[in-house]
Amino acid sequence: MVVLSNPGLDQISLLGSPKVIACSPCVPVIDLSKPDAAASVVEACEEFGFLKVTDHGIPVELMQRLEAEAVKFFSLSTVEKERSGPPDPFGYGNRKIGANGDVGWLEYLLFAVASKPLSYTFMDFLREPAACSFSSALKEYLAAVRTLASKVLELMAEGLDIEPRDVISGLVMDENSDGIFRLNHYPPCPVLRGYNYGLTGFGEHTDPQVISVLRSNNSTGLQISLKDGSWVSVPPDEESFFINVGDSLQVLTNGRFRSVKHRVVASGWESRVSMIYFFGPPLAEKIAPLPQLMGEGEHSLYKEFTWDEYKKAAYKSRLADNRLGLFEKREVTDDQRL
Ligand SMILES: C=C1C[C@]23C[C@@]1(O)CC[C@H]2[C@@]12CC[C@H](O)[C@@](C)(C(=O)O1)[C@H]2[C@@H]3C(=O)O
Ligand SMILES: O=C(O)CCC(=O)C(=O)O
Ligand SMILES: [Fe+2]
Repeated sequence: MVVLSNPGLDQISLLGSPKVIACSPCVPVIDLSKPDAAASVVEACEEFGFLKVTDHGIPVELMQRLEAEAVKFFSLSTVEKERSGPPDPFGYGNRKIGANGDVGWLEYLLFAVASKPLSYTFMDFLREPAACSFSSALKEYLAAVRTLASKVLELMAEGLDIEPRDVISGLVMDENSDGIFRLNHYPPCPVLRGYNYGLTGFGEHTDPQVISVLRSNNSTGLQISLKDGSWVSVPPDEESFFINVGDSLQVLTNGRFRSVKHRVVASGWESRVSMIYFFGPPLAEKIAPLPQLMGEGEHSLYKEFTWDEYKKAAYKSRLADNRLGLFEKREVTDDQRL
């Protein structure tokens, strides 16, 4: 049993790092300029629910510009940062994740993103004239990542051989779509150094949306869970993007794509900065398997629900809960029949 003498860490769980295997070839890497990209994207979504994309056309300077603005914000005093908090659900947050008791070794900014015109939750710190460079980097970044997400979602439709090609992208590019953008900062944790343990940065969970597009600095920490339940570390790559299949896409594909369980484990040494754009559909959108994907006689594995209903249920849950479980149709066995 390891006891760390730091009052701030009391409720944050320690994870034994030796159980995790570093496994770079495990993470599928897809070069978007290659002719077989569509098929490879589908294969990765089925097997991992996770992929890394390269040759995406977004300049690394844009990612670094926003990262530098985030670092500038997170370097402000706690009092200044807390002027933009608490996250209810949008704003600045520290340690507490969501409203149901989850905690992690991080601080973050959460923005709601609207499509038309492209805009995001306005926070106190953005009023300062010095925040002008933050706003312009954020707006440019969001616009670029929207184009990338649209491309990846169209490749999915192509790989699945369904028409129209914008059947999935259209849901999250709609003017009423429900986007969220998150900037996470996992500070170094000196008391951990020397222990063979990691600290929970962001506990295990799946993302509720359709897809999430993540970029981080060159720090380790992100881990994904494979089909067999083992955890693997994702080698960092500050020039690429990582795509997570979310719960809604698992349902849209009737379970063919896998909503990936992932987490962040803080090592103690590095400062991790990640930026994630979560693509959700309009609140009133029905989340159900796409008819184009249903084979003859195939039934939906899920009860019918709207994104609004799913989101409300998700926000009442703890991070590690199996949120989709509530919406799965259970097999009715002979003994349960009347
Ligand atoms: C504990 C929670 C945090 C979260 C809302 C929830 O109740 C369950 C889902 C969590 C999650 C995970 C993906 C995204 O980071 C997020 C913004 C989202 O949409 O769902 C977070 C929520 C949050 O941090 O508020
Ligand atoms: O910070 C990261 O790298 C991942 C965080 C995450 O999974 C999330 O914010 O939903
Ligand atoms: Fe996540």
